[in-house]
Amino acid sequence: MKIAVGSDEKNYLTDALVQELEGRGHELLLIGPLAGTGDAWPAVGEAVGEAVGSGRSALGIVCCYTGTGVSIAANKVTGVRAALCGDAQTAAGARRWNDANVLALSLRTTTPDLLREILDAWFGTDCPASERVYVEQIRAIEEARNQSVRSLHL
Ligand SMILES: O=C[C@H](O)[C@H](O)[C@H](O)COP(=O)(O)O
Repeated sequence: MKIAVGSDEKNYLTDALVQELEGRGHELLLIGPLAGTGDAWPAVGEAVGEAVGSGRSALGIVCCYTGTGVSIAANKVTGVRAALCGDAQTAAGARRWNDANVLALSLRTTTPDLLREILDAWFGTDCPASERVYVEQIRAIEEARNQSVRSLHL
């Protein structure tokens, strides 16, 4: 699977993340300091969101110290449902109930073991048809709000 991965900092956890994802056979699009650029969390979150929202990547993973900034930035992009996950159960829930397409991680609290548990849950869980109605409601809210912004600019 093609996955966009960005962080505002490259450290042991992002190294473990890249290694883990490559080991699982994913093709990575690295963004920000992981690709050698000095972007801060707003630009990193937006760029990963853009890769997912445009369909260039099937999923995204964003990291920053808290995980909050990159998730907020990614969620500004149409079509993105970014979820900050600090444990496996939350990651499974974000996939199952929210069809989350961007996983946000905290570099402060995520240990390498926890990272593997979160990734197992994230990749091992899909959104069943029965839950898609809610994702559709999110899509409708997003579309209506984009529409009203567009009409303001006409
Ligand atoms: O939400 C923001 C993130 O947690 C950042 O990683 C945090 O603000 C640290 O940013 P800086 O590297 O600018 O100190």
